[in-house]
Amino acid sequence: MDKLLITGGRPLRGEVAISGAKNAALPCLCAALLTADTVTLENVPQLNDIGTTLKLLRRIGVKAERDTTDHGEDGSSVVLAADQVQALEAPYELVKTMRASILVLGPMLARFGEARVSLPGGCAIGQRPVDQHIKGLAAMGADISIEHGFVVARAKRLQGAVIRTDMVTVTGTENLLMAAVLAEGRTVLENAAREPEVVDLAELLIAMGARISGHGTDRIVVEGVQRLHGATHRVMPDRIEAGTFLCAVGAAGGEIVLRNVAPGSMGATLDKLRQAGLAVECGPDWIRAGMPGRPRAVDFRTQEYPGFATDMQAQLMALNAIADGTAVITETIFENRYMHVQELRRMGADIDIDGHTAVVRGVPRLSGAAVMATDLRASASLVIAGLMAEGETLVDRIYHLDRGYESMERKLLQLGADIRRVAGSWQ
Ligand SMILES: CC(=O)N[C@H]1[C@@H](OP(=O)(O)OP(=O)(O)OC[C@H]2O[C@@H](n3ccc(=O)[nH]c3=O)[C@H](O)[C@@H]2O)O[C@H](CO)[C@@H](O)[C@@H]1O
Ligand SMILES: C=C(OP(=O)(O)O)C(=O)O
Repeated sequence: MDKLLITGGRPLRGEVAISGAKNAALPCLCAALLTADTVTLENVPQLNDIGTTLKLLRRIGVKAERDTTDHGEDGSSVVLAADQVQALEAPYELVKTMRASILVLGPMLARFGEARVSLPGGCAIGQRPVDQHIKGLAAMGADISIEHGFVVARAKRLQGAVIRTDMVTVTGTENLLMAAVLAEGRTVLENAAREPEVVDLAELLIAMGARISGHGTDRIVVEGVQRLHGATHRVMPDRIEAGTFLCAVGAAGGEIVLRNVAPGSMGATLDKLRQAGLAVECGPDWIRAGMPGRPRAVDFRTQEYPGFATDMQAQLMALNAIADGTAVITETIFENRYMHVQELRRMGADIDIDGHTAVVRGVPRLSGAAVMATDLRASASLVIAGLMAEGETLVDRIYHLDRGYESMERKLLQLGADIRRVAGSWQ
């Protein structure tokens, strides 16, 4: 099992290109199931989750190929054609590591009238049921049940419906949106997720001929059509990867420029980092950020978009660990998303947890230690902690990191960090 070895204390300097968004690319890949024509996605990041999704789509019968660069390496475009789908099933071995695999359910059911999808895995940050996906599809007329760990669904043709989810759910909104585009009649999704990744998916679906309005608000209206056609779509930049690099420079010091970013999708993160003392300047697709001194502690609570993203909580907590003052952090989206706290404590952080609230009393410095990554963003927070800690930090179980960050250590090296990947046997 690979680990990351980081020697802390080096400020970050230079430029880095941000990859396409994992959480937008995943639903867009699944949307290719909605048509027999070719769908081309550009700016698709090279991540384990994307690889797993491509495997899953191929198992279903979708042709899915990445382009190659002039140097013979994998490129960032993926061409998909779901013209010979054979197996309307998503098996456990491909679904267990990845939450987003549930996103094949809506499209398969809408286009083929049946689907059998193993209940998904993903980051172990809470219970993460899919009851709202199921409730929504049932409201559209699907006959749907859980059998032997699989969601099994059938429908002649889905019927438009008014669906109000009990809570805001990102993949729930995406699944129901993909089901609604081929349903008969009008579907209204109330309490819909407003996340930019939902908007990105809606833009792809519209390019494929779907009739959607209200995406980006909490009420999405879909007029179902008989069929969709092919399209080419560029996946939005990863706002969480960009935010992670901003937390890294905030914690380690220095000045960096991020290219291929969408600052408009990062309002809450930028606000909090500015409060922490990060000097930030934004252009249409770039961000320049520098940290002149020690960060200031910032309180925050995670919320649905446009609030502060839960996927940024661990990284901003790492920055708060060495900030001047005390920060109160409240996690409102997931019930078990403080797994990084005990590892940060091993590095000298002073953090108490009481239910959904974490109190972080900033210490002047952290000290390097061997730590264990427990989920994707927890891993990123430990890397940030390692960059600013005194001495060596060894982050174990970085397969979590590889699920969602493209070449993180290469990008950090480019910014001057002392970081390298080591094979599992390193002591
Ligand atoms: C692949 C992807 O895009 N993952 C993101 C997506 O996850 P995901 O879509 O799984 O997260 P949701 O928005 O669905 O979850 C929000 C809350 O609703 C609950 N819930 C959700 C659905 C449901 O049927 N029943 C239910 O109870 C969840 O347990 C959670 O407490 O949004 C999360 C919240 O921004 C992010 O942290 C994840 O990175
Ligand atoms: C929680 C995340 O991913 P997933 O929903 O795929 O587990 C994440 O991207 O932070």
